[in-house]
Amino acid sequence: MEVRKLRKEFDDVAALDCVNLTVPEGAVYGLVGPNGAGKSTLMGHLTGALRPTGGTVSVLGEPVWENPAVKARIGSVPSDPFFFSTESIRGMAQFYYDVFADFDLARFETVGKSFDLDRNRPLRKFSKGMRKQAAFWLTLSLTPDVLLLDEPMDGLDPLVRKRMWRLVLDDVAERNTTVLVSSHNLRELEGICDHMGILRQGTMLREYDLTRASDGLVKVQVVLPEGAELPRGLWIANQAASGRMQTLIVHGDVGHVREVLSTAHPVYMETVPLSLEELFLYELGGADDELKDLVL
Ligand SMILES: Nc1ncnc2c1ncn2[C@@H]1O[C@H](COP(=O)(O)OP(=O)(O)OP(=O)(O)O)[C@@H](O)[C@H]1O
Repeated sequence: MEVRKLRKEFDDVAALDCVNLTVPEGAVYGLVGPNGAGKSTLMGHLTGALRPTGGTVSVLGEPVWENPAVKARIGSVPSDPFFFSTESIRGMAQFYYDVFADFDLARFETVGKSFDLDRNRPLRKFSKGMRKQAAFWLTLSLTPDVLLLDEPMDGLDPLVRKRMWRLVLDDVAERNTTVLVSSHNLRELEGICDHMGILRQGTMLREYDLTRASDGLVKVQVVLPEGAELPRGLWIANQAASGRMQTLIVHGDVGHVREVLSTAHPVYMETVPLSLEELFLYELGGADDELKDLVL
């Protein structure tokens, strides 16, 4: 998925302004941002439901707007899924089968094993979480190449969340599906996403490739000899101590940080992975209240 300089105006108000987004094939990309940041609007463009005011939106190498061939390869679980009011899961599956060439009945049965839902009951009688699960079931049965998930775990209990993530990640592993998932919850995305973008007030603050060592931030735990002090020459973003063990978050690359610390002859030194929360808090300055609200 590739978005360049996307602008969207609603009634002369810009919901998105100059947004760039790059989601490589087979990636699981987390899109985070506060309420009203523009996440759903961006996703609406990627499904082809919204027409850009300016800029370009491409999926699988082609513009999405008015492009049925590309749209047929996109599966979407919106934050509030739509079903025909009288239909059951079985009825919706029949509708999907009739309308979408790639709806796979065998897959519908296989994926269905992960759901504890009555396929004959009208969907309007389902709870919010059950409707969300039904949307997952039907969408995954479309065998999409691109999966768009707008706050997908909202309203799902922890066990079901785990099962849904398993389904999505299995799909990525087996079919190299490309996934874009929006969420308010960084902890939920931790360990799942390999790319990440922060959207705020209609602009993309920054995109991260989490598969690479965190550009420029290192977390290191170190125990120095009795009475020794931290050497000079470290740009420390955060420092915490538990007994003699110090946990440092330091700007710079791993090699340089370890080299400087080694001059103090540490008794113990280990670099540990940064959590997403730490990465965002320290890389984006740490003093930004809105971002703190977003990640904590
Ligand atoms: N159809 C619309 N008409 C007018 N304004 C809209 C419309 N859809 C969205 N907006 C505005 O665009 C901005 C972005 O909204 P959007 O729903 O994309 O945000 P979001 O990041 O998904 O928020 P949330 O996390 O609360 O779901 C908001 O200011 C919203 O009021």
